Amino acid sequence: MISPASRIFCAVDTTDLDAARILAGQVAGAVGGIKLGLEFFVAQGPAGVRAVIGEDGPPLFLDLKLHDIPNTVAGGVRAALPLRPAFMTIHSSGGSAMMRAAAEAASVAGPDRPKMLAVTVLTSLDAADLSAVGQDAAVADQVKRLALLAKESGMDGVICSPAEVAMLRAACGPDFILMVPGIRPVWAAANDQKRLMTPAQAVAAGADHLVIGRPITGQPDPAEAARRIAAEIEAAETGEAAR
Ligand SMILES: O=C(O)c1cc(=O)[nH]c(=O)n1[C@@H]1O[C@H](COP(=O)(O)O)[C@@H](O)[C@H]1O
Repeated sequence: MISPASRIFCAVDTTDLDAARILAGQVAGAVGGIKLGLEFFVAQGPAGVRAVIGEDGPPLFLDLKLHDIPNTVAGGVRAALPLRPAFMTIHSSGGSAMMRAAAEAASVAGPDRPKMLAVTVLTSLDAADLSAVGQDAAVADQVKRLALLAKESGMDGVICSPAEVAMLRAACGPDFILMVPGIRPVWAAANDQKRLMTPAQAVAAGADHLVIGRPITGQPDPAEAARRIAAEIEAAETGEAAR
């Protein structure tokens, strides 16, 4: 079984190479991997990713949230393969052909290919935000629809909010990866996240991995924050009440 710390991907959201390297070093061993996303990648590119992760570094979650025509997304996935990401993201709202093209592009890397995750409805959005862009379905219905489409289209899993984890675990089966941001321990600020839960609640609902940024990176001792979160996950897994 996966260890509590291995469930945590620490979101290193910064443009600063030294800050990213320091953070990755601080949380090494206390988390399962490092997520580098748009903010870092736009500023530092593939060389920056290599500098943070190194040759034998922690698993890389390369969160570029690709969304374009199928040919372009496939090209983006292929271009990322030399970085050997464990996980990559694309937007499910790009449609089935786009997701299939991305999955096919990733498969070129063979058994070490990145697991492809499709973003459903961002955790910063609520029903009013969806309605404003012309989507009047309930948030959970829209997430389920996109997750089932992602599964049919060859994705290994999805990014979803903790609020949808139990529903998606039932709808998509035990092997479909649920990578879950919008995680806030009771001691952390919500910031811009709207559909959120504690680490213990998300894991109890069936999340495989938790994406956690500011509750770790914004603390004076990031490794200690990560260990505290792992302890909370462990307590949830063993059925003990988290302190
Ligand atoms: O794909 C993601 O990782 C993602 C999807 C989503 O719906 N919501 C979301 O917050 N994220 C990412 O998860 C991380 C959450 O960071 P914190 O809010 O600081 O914990 C950020 O890097 C976001 O880009």
